[in-house]
Amino acid sequence: MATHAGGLTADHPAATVRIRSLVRSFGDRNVLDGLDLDLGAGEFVALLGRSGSGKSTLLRALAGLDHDVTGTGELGAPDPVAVVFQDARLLPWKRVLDNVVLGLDGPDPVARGRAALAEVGLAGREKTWPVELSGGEQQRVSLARSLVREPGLLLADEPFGALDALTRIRMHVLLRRLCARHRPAVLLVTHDVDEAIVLADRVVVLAKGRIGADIPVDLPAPRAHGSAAYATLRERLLEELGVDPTAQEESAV
Ligand SMILES: Nc1ncnc2c1ncn2[C@@H]1O[C@H](COP(=O)(O)OP(=O)(O)OP(=O)(O)O)[C@@H](O)[C@H]1O
Repeated sequence: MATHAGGLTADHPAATVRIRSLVRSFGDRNVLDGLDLDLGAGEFVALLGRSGSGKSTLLRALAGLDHDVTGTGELGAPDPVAVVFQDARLLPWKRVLDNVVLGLDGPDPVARGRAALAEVGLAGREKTWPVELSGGEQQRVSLARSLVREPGLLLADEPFGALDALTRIRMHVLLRRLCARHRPAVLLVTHDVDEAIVLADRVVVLAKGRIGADIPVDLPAPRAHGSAAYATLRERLLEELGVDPTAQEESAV
């Protein structure tokens, strides 16, 4: 099993996601090869790994979207699971509010949809068409569409990868606030070591089809880039990713 330097243990009663011996193969190649991972209820976990290491494959398995892949293993996830991708994937022929409430069960979906849009800072934009929104605004709609369903697990596959640096910082603040309020477990795939440190309670690194490192982020908020503890953790994560932190300035891998 994956080792946890702190916090959750493999059979922690509060684990809401429980993955054991997960194998996912394309042809005769095992992309995931006996992977174990737990997420606690409300826990925010960032998933790092080199390109092609299988991060999206793991997310798709958790989302139940891996129909083109063979596999074995135990995969327990709460219901419902929500997914946010790098592109917002809004239906262009539906207005913003209609995108948020599409297929939404339960009482008063329109009121809940409006409240969700207000939460992401888009009150008053309910009747707007997706094409009239910026990339950051479209991602806000995508977050509203996910969180209005009160998911037990939010899967995010590089959700801010296509946004400019300032918008990304604003989205980090928003996502932290939304997660503190709704408390889903979160598995966030990112290439950005700083994004992982700023957002996550725990960072896991995928290597050779398994969780190769599992590191709690014990830094006080707000997580300042300048602190010694931040720099040490950043260096450790870059090492886990096989990047020499002294050789280059970029944190994206
Ligand atoms: N549908 C598919 N058919 C065949 N091989 C696939 C398929 N999807 C993914 N793979 C392979 O599985 C491996 C893992 O892919 P995956 O997209 O999960 O990696 P990743 O870590 O998310 O990569 P990146 O960071 O570049 O997005 C890659 O080698 C990829 O080529």
